[in-house]
Amino acid sequence: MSAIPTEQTRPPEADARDFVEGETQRPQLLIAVQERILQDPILAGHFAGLPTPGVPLLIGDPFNALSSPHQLRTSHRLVRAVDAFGNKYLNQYIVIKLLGCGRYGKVKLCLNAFDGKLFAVKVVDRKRLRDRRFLNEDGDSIMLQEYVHEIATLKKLHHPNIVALHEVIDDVQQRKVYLVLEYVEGGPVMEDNRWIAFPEELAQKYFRDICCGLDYLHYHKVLHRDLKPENLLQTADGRIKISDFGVSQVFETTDALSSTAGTPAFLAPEACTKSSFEGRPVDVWALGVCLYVFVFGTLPFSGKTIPDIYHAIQHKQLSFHPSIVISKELKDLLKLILVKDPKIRISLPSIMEHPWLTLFGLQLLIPLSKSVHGAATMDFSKNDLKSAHTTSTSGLNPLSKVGEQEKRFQAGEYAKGQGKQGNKSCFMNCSKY
Ligand SMILES: Nc1ncnc2c1ncn2[C@@H]1O[C@H](COP(=O)(O)OP(=O)(O)OP(=O)(O)O)[C@@H](O)[C@H]1O
Repeated sequence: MSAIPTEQTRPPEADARDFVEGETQRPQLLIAVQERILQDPILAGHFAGLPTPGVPLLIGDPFNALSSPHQLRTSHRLVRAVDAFGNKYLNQYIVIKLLGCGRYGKVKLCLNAFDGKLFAVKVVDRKRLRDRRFLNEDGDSIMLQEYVHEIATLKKLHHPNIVALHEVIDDVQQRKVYLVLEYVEGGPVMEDNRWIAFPEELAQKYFRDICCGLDYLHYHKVLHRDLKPENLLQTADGRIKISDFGVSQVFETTDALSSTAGTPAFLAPEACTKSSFEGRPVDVWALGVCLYVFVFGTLPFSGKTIPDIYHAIQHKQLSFHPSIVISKELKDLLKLILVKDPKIRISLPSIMEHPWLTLFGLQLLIPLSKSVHGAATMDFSKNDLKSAHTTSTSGLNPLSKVGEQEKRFQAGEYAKGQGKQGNKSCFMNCSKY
């Protein structure tokens, strides 16, 4: 352990830098973190089941069987702590740095002290959910049955082109929800307002990934509802993962929607009006807008105000930038996707069979609905629903304020809400503007 700088010589900020910069150093630093937890009697008290101080910890080993990462995901304990060195903990997650801010809150890079893996933790203010179905009339935060079902669904989604939701921590007292997400190193494939057109070949590679991810979502009856380049994250090896299910909607028997969500410029024509519409074609339209932005670096339909944007989406004819030359197959695909009438708009399975995507049949993409093997359908046990999220009934308290006494957290329970029940549920279903 001599290679690890001591706590006295290493300021807390240096920890954060080491974690993100030195992939190879991470195992060593993780040992340091684990040692630090062990050495700190207050902190250690919050991590029940820690091995005896002094026992060396192996990288990747959970602290013990009781606190294996799997079981932690389903635990009902919540501890927020700050150690003597200023490192902030949220349960076993050590906050490293801010990754970015979205409409619903901040996204922080965190290190899971148990397995050394990095996660992106999205902190959502539950006030944002007011007016929705997840708060009762007194404004109390409660987890409705349908919301819990939705979280359970999202947690079961595992696909190489989908950002996995690892854990949901519900902090009732502080009115915050923490979404522990898979960390995608490359960040958004295109940054907000900094769109630079990709070469067609690269756009094609990205688009294939996005189609596979969206096909998987739709197959599992999940609508994204906010597809845009900022929600398409890039892995270190150049793959694309769809993120931000902030407005996703799980649909049971029909995918009809009656509320608009997402970002105006990516809204389908039918979603610009208030009437009800089908969800899958709306995602397909947004997919087409993303593809257009990938190859032209601009929106197909834009305007100075939101009504202008809506007007352009509904009435303006699709046109292609004269300065950027694209293949006629790509033009054909864009024309098939960006069709105003959702009834005649191309479907996602047909997009996946379009010659531009398959390179004229050389690289087939098989939609899950047509695959011989299909994909496992989702079944939910009672336990899946019960353990959908980690709840605190006592709130998160900085350890420094907790004192010597070990704070006890009761097993969380989600309250069955009295609110509107139905076979559809929205997960933070809010319009952007
Ligand atoms: N899983 C992740 N891995 C890495 N970085 C992420 C991840 N999720 C989000 N980020 C970063 O955090 C920023 C904010 O993300 P967030 O999802 O809150 O907002 P957004 O998608 O940019 O906008 P909005 O939610 O308002 O539509 C992103 O731009 C991205 O840089």
